[in-house]
Amino acid sequence: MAKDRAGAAQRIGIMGGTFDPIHHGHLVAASEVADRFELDEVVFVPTGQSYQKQGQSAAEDRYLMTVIATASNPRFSVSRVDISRPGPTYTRDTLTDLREVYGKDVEMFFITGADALSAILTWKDHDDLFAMAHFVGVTRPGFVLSDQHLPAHAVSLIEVPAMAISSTSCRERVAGGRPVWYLVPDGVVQYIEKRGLYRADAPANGAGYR
Ligand SMILES: Nc1ncnc2c1ncn2[C@@H]1O[C@H](COP(=O)(O)OP(=O)(O)OP(=O)(O)O)[C@@H](O)[C@H]1O
Ligand SMILES: O=C(O)c1ccc[n+]([C@@H]2O[C@H](COP(=O)([O-])O)[C@@H](O)[C@H]2O)c1
Repeated sequence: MAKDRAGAAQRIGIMGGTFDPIHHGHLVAASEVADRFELDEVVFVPTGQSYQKQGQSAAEDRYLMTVIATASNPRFSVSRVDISRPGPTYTRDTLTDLREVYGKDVEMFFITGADALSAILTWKDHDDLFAMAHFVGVTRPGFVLSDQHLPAHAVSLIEVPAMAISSTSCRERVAGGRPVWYLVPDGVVQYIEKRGLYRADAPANGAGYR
């Protein structure tokens, strides 16, 4: 299909996540959605505080790993909107802040894995979200991708290459002294090692950034 969108509104993908650490499942999902929806840019947005998760590494470590992982792709960028905002991270605020940054004319596509999509009715002000952006749900091994609980036409569902990788399994591997090579980008492997993240014997996960 020809991808000549000259004169059309800019299309921005938003890939929100805790990214603790960012892995190839996130990157493949973003790349696939960018291709399918002809996105001009995908903005990765590390959370400030993922209030539905137990503990997480310092935001600055998660932000820097996201920058390292996306640096080689000219269409990928990273936003600090969520880590700059105090308190728990709500997608309602993420979309409001990015609308401010990118302007009223851009089309925004919020990318979620099947697990996140299935939990969306637990998100703050979820009724408002579907008017703020188009949601794109992507397949993820081990989870059922469905929009049956969501308003009609609110979400597009797409299949992406299966990447059976989670941040949890990456953290567990590092803690157990096993490799994460090829599960996360090389620079992220090196960053994890340099900062001593996820190690079972680490006194404070990523000390130096709080
Ligand atoms: N392997 C994957 N395939 C497709 N989507 C994914 C994959 N991993 C994560 N995602 C999606 O990326 C977004 C951010 O995910 P997150 O940073 O929480 O990673 P995670 O691997 O689910 O982390 P954790 O294991 O710590 O819960 C969510 O929408 C999630 O559904
Ligand atoms: O808005 C909410 O209440 C909400 C609750 C849970 C998760 N989210 C968003 O969903 C995205 C993925 O989150 P997570 O926890 O799976 O890393 C990220 O952008 C979060 O800010 C949003």
